[in-house]
Amino acid sequence: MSTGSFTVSQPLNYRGGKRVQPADGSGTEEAYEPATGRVIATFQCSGEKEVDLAVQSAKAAFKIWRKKSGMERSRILLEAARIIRERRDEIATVETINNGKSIFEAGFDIDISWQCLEYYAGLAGSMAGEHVQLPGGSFGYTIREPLGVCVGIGAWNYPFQIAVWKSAPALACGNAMIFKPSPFTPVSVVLLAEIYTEAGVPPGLFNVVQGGAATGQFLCQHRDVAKVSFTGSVPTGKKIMELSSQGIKPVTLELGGKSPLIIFSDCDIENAVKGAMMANFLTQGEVCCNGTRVFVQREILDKFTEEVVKQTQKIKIGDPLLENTRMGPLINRSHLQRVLGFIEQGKKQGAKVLCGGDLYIPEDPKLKDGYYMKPCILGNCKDDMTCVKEEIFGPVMSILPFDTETEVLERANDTTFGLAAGVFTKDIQRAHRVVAELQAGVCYINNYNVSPVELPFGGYKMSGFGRENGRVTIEYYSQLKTVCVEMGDVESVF
Ligand SMILES: NC(=O)C1=CN([C@@H]2O[C@H](COP(=O)(O)OP(=O)(O)OC[C@H]3O[C@@H](n4cnc5c(N)ncnc54)[C@H](O)[C@@H]3O)[C@@H](O)[C@H]2O)C=CC1
Ligand SMILES: NCCCC(=O)O
Repeated sequence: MSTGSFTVSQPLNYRGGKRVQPADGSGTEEAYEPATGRVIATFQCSGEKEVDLAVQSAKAAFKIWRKKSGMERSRILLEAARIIRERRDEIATVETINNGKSIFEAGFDIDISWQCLEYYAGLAGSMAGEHVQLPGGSFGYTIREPLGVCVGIGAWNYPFQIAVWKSAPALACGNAMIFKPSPFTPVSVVLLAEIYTEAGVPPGLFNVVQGGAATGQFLCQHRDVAKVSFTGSVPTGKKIMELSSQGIKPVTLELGGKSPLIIFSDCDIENAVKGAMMANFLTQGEVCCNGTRVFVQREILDKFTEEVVKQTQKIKIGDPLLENTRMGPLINRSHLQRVLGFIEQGKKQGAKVLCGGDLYIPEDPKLKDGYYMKPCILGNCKDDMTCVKEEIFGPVMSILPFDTETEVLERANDTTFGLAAGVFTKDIQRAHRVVAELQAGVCYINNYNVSPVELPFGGYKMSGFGRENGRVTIEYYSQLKTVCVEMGDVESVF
């Protein structure tokens, strides 16, 4: 498949084990190919009736799925992982077309997705409660039970991977899920739904409803929804929490960030440069955990800056479906303008553009309406500049010099966000001392933005709560039932 040729004509909702047109709607949306600016799909946003049909379908499937043993669920999830592995290139291609990230990166996202399914399939068979001995031969035990119908609401930067990070643990625990992707990226999650069906989940166990805020609200407010897991911005996260609180529904919130990356003068500079680029330029910088505030110790500021600028200028921008491209277009025109706006404001506040920061027009005429920009590095930054304080969600790195460990820790933590942080140093004691002080849910030592599915992922402070990945996520998709068994007579106080 080549850029400029893909369109979707099939329905994008998925209910009861097949693609369906929504029963009712609240407006129409268009999805784009960011590389060309072409419309690739037009779809109706699901209304209250469609949301209810999806919930009823999930409830019916949940009755079957919850009765299966962990091993039975495990086999089906492993089969889904196998199909994803087999269809890796096709899914990555769809992801690239609809999101804009390079095909090289999209392939890794799909790898992380099947690995996540394998990981939770592995845990499904070992979920168990405990047995507790009580006086007089009485005893108690606990059972880890699913919650019921869970809702997943996703952002547009990792459409397929976000859907797997939510559904794999949810299904492993015995729940059903209704997923609503971002209206910007509606396409790939339906492939996941088809794969689950092919792998053998009961029809209705994983449903997809398309739409924006209104559809999301219907989902959060539905009385038969037991839990909401959300990935997106802080303002929407607040709304989701508010809506879910009406029904006392637990929520997982994976929100934004403005993470610090601290580079000490005793680091391996080559690795630190690579780390800073990994921390800023994956998926065109549209990554929640990016380390966009790059604190560099003054002794190595010039050397580090010179090298990171040189390497950034070499990033191959262009058609995201070409194997050698490393940066594709941003998600849409308004987001591109927003990112460029941050750079303009940074300049007015005294930041210096060291490279990039302007539009990129590819030579290929079919890409002329795409949303490309050159990755940007800002020097002469100060902590109170807007570009340093706010999440830009684009390829913009801010370099901030520092002198001492105490000073940099205070500055690194001076943010309302707390998703991730990184440190580059060869001093192992310093690395752990610094990490112990960082207020962030995910910390990297001498690397950045790797995502092993075995490790929990999630934020501190306004970056949210709850976790994705890792063993702990089982707790966010299950509940404990305590059973108390009397082996003697009732000793009544009456
Ligand atoms: N911590 C994490 O794991 C991640 C966080 N993000 C954050 O997401 C943001 C970018 O993603 P966007 O899609 O622009 O975020 P967004 O908050 O605008 O939308 C996210 C999702 O929420 C839905 N939504 C919007 N209003 C809603 C409402 N009132 N009720 C229910 N659903 C609603 C949207 O349709 C979309 O599916 C950034 O702030 C980024 O940092 C993105 C990816 C990962
Ligand atoms: N691979 C990390 C994904 C984080 C995010 O969803 O933005």
